[in-house]
Amino acid sequence: MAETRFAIGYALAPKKQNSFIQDSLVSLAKSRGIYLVRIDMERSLVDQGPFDCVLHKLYGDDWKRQLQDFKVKYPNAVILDSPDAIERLHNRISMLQVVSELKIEDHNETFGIPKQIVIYDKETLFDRQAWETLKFPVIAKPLVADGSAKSHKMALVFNHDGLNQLKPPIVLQEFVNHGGVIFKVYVVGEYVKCVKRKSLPDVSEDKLRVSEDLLSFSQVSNLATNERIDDKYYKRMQLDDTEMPPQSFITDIARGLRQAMKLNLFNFDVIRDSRYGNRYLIIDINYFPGYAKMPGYETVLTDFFCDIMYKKQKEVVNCPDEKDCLINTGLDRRQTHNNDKDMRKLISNTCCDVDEGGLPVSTISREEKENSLQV
Ligand SMILES: Nc1ncnc2c1ncn2[C@@H]1O[C@H](COP(=O)(O)OP(=O)(O)OP(=O)(O)O)[C@@H](O)[C@H]1O
Ligand SMILES: O=P(O)(O)O[C@H]1[C@H](OP(=O)(O)O)[C@@H](OP(=O)(O)O)[C@@H](O)[C@@H](O)[C@@H]1OP(=O)(O)O
Ligand SMILES: [Mg+2]
Ligand SMILES: [Mg+2]
Repeated sequence: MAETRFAIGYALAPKKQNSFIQDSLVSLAKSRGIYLVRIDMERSLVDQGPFDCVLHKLYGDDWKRQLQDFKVKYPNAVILDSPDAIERLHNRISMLQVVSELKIEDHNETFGIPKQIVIYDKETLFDRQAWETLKFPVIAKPLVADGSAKSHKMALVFNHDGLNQLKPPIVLQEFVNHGGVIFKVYVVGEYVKCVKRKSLPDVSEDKLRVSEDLLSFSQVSNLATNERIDDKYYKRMQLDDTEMPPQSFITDIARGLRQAMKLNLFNFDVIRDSRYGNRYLIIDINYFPGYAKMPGYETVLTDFFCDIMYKKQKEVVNCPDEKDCLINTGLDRRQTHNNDKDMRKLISNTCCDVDEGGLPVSTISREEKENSLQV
């Protein structure tokens, strides 16, 4: 059992709580001193805890205000992640804008986003000039990506007649043939994991001519909550032979996105443009995705929580004004601190080390972590 304890409060919708807060995660985290505590949404956040960290995926102004109030009361608690940073992902245009800002040196692969336009009203939908740069088929996606079932409802539109059935505001994105496989890249702090998922099949010119006007679908690449990505899944979906994108290329994009968005917990969907073979397109970015489907999610998430918490602890020991950094939140402090030295040793809510993008960095080795505990 770890000697230092940290309390991480989580505020998640019931479906997310069921999939993410599994016994296997809770017990592994606990064995390493991380206590995952449910935040009661019936009560106000400031009246609960104290927490060293708040982990959340909730929407709305009321929740944002609650986090702000919590931050005022506990200025040094870590909020995973900042609501302002998450907000960018609630709109499918701002979501992908960040991709165009990335600068990555790679001589063999290129990346970008599909051609797309935003349509706010019916009038513009039928104004051919507005979107003459796009070629059929296109995917119509709701502009808002707020986690509602509606925000996942898409349509593959094969011709102009199909447009009649669309309800703006929407994003129209060129459908790019990609061999029916999507790459989902999970990011947890500095950890990056790319997996393959089944996607929409390619649309040939012939199919385009004879198909219906429109095909509706929702979360085609999603898995059932209890499914994990493993060799069995790849076999069943015949994804064994699909080559992965180069790991270093994917890691560079993930790091770039993390820095630019100031987010720790997200995934992004990438497709490989069949016309080129070395061109990759980012089509979707999701905050706090279904991590439980990721291989070894318990270890990855526990490592991440520990890194963030121990890094903060180490910082306070080296912080000349550490007294100003102290707030009474962690479990240990309530239970076991005896003197000033112990207090410093156990402190968690302090000024945390951040990188250029303002993100907590988790660069400490196991040895350093151990040293930081031996004050
Ligand atoms: N531009 C595109 N070209 C080809 N296929 C696409 C494109 N955009 C989306 N798709 C397919 O449609 C699926 C759903 O699109 P998208 O990922 O944008 O929706 P979502 O509802 O936000 O998904 P998620 O469940 O990952 O949040 C993708 O997983 C992929 O299979
Ligand atoms: O349903 P899961 O837990 O797997 O997670 C899905 C998650 O739903 P949840 O957050 O409500 O759970 C979705 O979030 P919203 O857009 O709806 O906010 C979105 O991120 C999907 O991409 C996730 O699936 P994944 O891409 O990881 O397979
Ligand atoms: Mg997606
Ligand atoms: Mg999405």
